Amino acid sequence: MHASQSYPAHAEHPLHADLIALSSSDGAQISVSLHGGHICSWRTADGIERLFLSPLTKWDAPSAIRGGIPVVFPQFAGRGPLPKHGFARTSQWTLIASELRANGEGFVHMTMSDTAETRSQFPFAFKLDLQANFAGASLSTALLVTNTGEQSFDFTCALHTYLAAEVPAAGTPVAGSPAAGSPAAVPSQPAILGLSTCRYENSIPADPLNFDGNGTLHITSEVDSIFFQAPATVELATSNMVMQIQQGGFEDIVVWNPWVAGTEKIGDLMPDAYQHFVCVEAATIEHPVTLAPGVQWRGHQEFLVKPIAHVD
Ligand SMILES: O=P(O)(O)OC[C@H]1O[C@@H](O)[C@H](O)[C@@H](O)[C@@H]1O
Repeated sequence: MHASQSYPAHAEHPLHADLIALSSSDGAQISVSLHGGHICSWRTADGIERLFLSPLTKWDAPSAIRGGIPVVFPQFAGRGPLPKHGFARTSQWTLIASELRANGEGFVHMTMSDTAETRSQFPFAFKLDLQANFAGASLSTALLVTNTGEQSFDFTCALHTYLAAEVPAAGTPVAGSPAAGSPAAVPSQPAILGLSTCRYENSIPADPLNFDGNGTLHITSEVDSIFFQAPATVELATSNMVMQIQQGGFEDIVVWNPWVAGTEKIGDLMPDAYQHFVCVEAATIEHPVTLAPGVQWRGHQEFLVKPIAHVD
């Protein structure tokens, strides 16, 4: 559908004018949207964009922003009666703070509460808070869910993070494959370390996950998998960086790349978009959280980019 369009270099495609941009004292930056309480862009202090954001994003409600860090609440995917991934990502949020802290970090805090519209789908009183701290090569995000009503409720949720990662096109000989030439001449696929011992559910049963003998998951075809009771730390390795990803509060991790056929089915992605991101989502799916009145739940996901020369 969009075959005549080429994918703009990420640094070149303009962010929407309504985004709120803020910087840390060392020059790291994020941009957020109150549509969805959404982190749309994160640049480390070296100026490199670390999140994928589709240039075909529709910025208006009722669409969700395609890329960045969508907030999934109170339902993950189609696992319940609500619209896919719930309503938080398409709701209007309010800015509580957007500031440079005394320690030099940038800090942003957005919130949303139940409305007549959310209560028509999910008849509970709640408050969500999305907070982010960033500086240098790191970003910390936290989702807080507070039960502000008088009845308990259950929810599933995720921070559906689209990490910018160059993925060789389908059919390209990649490092380590028999068709590859000299190692220097061929690209390497993104790989995720740390998930090999997890029980998982693979939504693409015809296409088994590509774990190598060392337990590293290579992104070489469509991946849409939930890893249950995931470890607190995993790593995403690409040809030019290693990103350490930590989480707490969230029990599960989802890895998603729609590859060629999946991308074609998504109207706000260009045909080659699968070559530009891997989603590593901090999620709670298998065991919904039951939140009693007055109680708050907190889940968090943190990212630290390590220069390739400093990989442990
Ligand atoms: O297109 P959406 O609604 O943003 O969902 C994108 C993807 O989100 C992932 O979390 C799911 O595991 C995938 O199955 C889904 O396709």
